[in-house]
Amino acid sequence: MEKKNINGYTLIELGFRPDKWFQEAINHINENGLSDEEMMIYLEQFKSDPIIELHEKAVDFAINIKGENELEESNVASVVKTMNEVMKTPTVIDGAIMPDACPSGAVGTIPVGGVVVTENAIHPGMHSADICCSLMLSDYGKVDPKLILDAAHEATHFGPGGRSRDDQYRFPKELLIAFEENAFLNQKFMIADARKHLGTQGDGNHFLFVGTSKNTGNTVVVTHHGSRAPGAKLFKSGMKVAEKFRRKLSPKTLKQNAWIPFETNEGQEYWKALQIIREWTKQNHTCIHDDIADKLSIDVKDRFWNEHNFVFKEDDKFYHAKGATPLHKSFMPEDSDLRLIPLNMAEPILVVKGTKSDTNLGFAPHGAGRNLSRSQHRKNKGDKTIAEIFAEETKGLDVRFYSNEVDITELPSAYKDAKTVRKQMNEFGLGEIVDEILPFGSIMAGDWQKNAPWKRKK
Ligand SMILES: Nc1nc2c(ncn2[C@@H]2O[C@H](COP(=O)(O)O)[C@@H](O)[C@H]2O)c(=O)[nH]1
Ligand SMILES: [Mn+2]
Repeated sequence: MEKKNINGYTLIELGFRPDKWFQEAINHINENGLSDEEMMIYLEQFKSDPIIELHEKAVDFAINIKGENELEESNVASVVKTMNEVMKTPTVIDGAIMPDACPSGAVGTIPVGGVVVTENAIHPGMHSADICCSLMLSDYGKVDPKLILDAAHEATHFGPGGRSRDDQYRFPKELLIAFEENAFLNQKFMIADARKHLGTQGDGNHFLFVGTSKNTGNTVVVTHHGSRAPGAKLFKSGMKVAEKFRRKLSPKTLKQNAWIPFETNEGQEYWKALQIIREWTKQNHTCIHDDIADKLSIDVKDRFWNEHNFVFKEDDKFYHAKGATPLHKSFMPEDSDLRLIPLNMAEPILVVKGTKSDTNLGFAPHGAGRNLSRSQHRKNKGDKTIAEIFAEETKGLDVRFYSNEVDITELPSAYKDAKTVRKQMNEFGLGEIVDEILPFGSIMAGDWQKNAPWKRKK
């Protein structure tokens, strides 16, 4: 039999992309002396979808933010720059930025306060690593807020890691079954984390806030946290799968904007995993709120919640929100139409309602956003002691740090001016404020690093 002698270049000239199968195919064709016609029939099986190119021009997006001083103007310019790269991603059809937007990661990464709409594609990098970071409010009626804060302090758990075995909340059977039935979540370590992390709030700017409703005078608790280790692990697996598709389908797409096509098995399973993690996160808030009521033998009069890091589906469109509050009813069809927007520990938490427009795309801001990076904020405090800064910024409030170490990067001055955010919400049509939760006090993780066991002198 005549020995053919093709090589990798032959396959590339025929329009194939270099891949793992190349060597095996070259050997098969050469050793069997395939004719040109036979070779083309054999190569049929390796034909792949054509490469999907980036949009030549960034898709337009709505800018619902205005810089009101030099620092804010430079922040807006950086946010617009990064969005312009994100909007070149081939699946993207629309987008928006909110008044609390700030860059997060390399240029071309969706900013915090960003909304990106895609067609038939889920982009794990666009809902952020803290999948389903969310807020829940429970109304306990006319109860002394100090009693609620004390009970909450006993009930909650902040800091890295999870709860010890004797301190865990019950992991609902339905959730366990859902984890076990999902290809992304059915992992021993994932289920172990889902048990241990239930009823935990983590660290950073996650908080438990006690306040009073301006409308009713009732005492309420608002918690802010996400999906903890189970969500972080799902994000990691999602990014890995998306990267496999990116290499095959669209190598010019930035790594952070890789996507999982919704119609594939992986896409269907990832979508289901996101919904299960959402349920887990809701339970993560609920068990703390219920425990507070149990500790005081009181009832919960009202409860609602919303996530601000998630993907919402409408027909074949996927609305990715990284730090944006979903206003649109169909994004959360089974929940109340009230949404929560925190600003900082000394400002009221806003209770908001709203509808979709061409410019808000169904979203509102998710907070005030940071003014400066954490390290810059620390430097700006000059010679003042931590105790002085803390006293100044939390006057009249009962603010506690679970680790007993104040984290000054979480005090009100770390965040943008709340008035500006409220003004821009009004100016850009980003929801209507229907109530405000006036602050009484709050609990946050605090500075865990400061007295971490590995730093303590023996
Ligand atoms: N009421 C409080 N709001 C706070 C506090 N710390 C931060 N924040 C606000 O939350 C948003 C959301 O932050 P993210 O982690 O989800 O991006 C942030 O922009 C602040 O405006 C607090 O202690 N109490
Ligand atoms: Mn959050």
